[in-house]
Amino acid sequence: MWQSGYSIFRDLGTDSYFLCSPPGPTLMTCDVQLVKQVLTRAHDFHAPAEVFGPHNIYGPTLAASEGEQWCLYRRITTPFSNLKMYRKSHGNDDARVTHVKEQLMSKLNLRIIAEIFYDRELPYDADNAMRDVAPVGHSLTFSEAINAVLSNLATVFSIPKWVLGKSPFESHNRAYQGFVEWQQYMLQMRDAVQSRLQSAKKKDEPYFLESLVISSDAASSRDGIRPLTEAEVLGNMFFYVMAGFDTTSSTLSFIFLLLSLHPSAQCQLQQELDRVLGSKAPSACDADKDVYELLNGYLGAVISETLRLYHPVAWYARKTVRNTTVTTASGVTCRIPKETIIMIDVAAIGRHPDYWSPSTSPGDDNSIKQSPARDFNPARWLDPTDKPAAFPFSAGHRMCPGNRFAEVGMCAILARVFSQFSLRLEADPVDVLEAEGPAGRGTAWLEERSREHAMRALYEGMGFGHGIYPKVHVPFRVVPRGKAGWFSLSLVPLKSLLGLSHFVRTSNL
Ligand code: HEM
Repeated sequence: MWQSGYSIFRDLGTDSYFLCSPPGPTLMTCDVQLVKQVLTRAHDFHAPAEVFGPHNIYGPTLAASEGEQWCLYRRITTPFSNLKMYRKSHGNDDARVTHVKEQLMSKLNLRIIAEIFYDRELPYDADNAMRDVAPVGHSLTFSEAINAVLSNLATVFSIPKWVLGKSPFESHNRAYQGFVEWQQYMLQMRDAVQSRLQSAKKKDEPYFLESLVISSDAASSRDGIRPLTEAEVLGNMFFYVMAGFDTTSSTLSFIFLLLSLHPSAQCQLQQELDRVLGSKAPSACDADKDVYELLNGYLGAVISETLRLYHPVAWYARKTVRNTTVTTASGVTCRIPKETIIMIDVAAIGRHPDYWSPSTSPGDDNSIKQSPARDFNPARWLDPTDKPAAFPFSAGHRMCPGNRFAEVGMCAILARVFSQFSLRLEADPVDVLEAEGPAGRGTAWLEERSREHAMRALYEGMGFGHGIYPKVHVPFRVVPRGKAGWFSLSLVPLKSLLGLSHFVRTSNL
């Protein structure tokens, strides 16, 4: 769906169409008026449990539930505003190019989620931040275990565990090992919180995992609310990591790549950071005022524009619980039969020509013209006359409960990185030889080659798991601000970026 964007709708000449298939009718839509009704009419449209069922590998989850069960999970899990303040300083004298999604953003995000949701500080080796060592009793690290589960979710869901464990296939063993190890990590975190809660005084405002653990204890659960089972605690622990970790790390990876590709947008972001933060140290930033101002200014626009073009989820779904009608953007009333799955095509909404003006930047071949990276223009979000249509975090009662958490976390990381560093695309060594060799094609040619490579990778090089992520390697350099000359840069320590999770100071979301 992401790859085709709006093109199927354009070819069919409609913003909604039905697919009739053996499992039942499916309505595909990018009509924002219709989508608004679907998301906000909770009595007519439910979340389809069958679509989200594969998430229930450890037990029932918020996403795959409806009605009373969903209300219970949502009430217990969403007041996770009790975020802790934490910061540290790290050295910075290493140099390397690394894979932005797999090695950098996912580790960075996992650190944030582990610390804020589970009160678990992941080991950090200042001398070798990219290397993880599994703790005693584990053969996989925290990060390897969750990644092994997430990248094999369909396998873990569809094949019985006893078959997986004995299977001759390496991929099955890996999936099984990830499943078992991640369960052990979750049980250890739960047990640690359980014993701490038993010895400590009752807290007024429990954080996420404490809230789940308290709700599973029959003695401390409140009147009329049944205690959660162990499977429900583990199911929801797993789902929150899954929902928060992959989405935010993919979005940040895309932001880094898009800003490397668009130096003028990067420059505008840095000017905005200078204006709002001035010479303040990160630890002196005001979590209310500064974060609010940044999210409502150019930095927020960078996040929104990235989610418009590279939304990590690409689609979400609802199901009609009864025969119902909706009105389309063109004013036509349509009947939707009971039990219809409605696929909300976020990728097509983000590239709908009626809502967004296309880029005027040139593209010299077809695949580059297709790349949404060409249309990256955060400034469109600052135009008060333009009211863009977008539901990056959904809307209505099932709206993403992690939206503020994700925005504030991304804001902290972007502010910390871009107030001190700039990102530059890294040229392919073969192109460097050609630029500097007898043909002497020069720096401008080299610059354009790197842009083309990145632009193509940001269309053709997409990976698809639970959502989209940049799969093809697009190398960039991180250089101290003010010292950057294009392609004549010193490499800066990506390990120092790993310490950025410590900038999150969001006690008052
Ligand atoms: C860029 C980051 C994120 C994006 C784009 C995003 C987007 C979404 C979307 C589109 C949905 C589907 C809502 C629906 O079906 O209507 C969703 C659901 C959900 N998200 Fe997020 N999300 C992000 C980050 C997070 C984070 C950081 C967390 C928690 C730590 C989180 C937790 C959840 C949960 C628990 C649900 C299920 C809600 C329910 O079914 O009631 N998300 N998210």
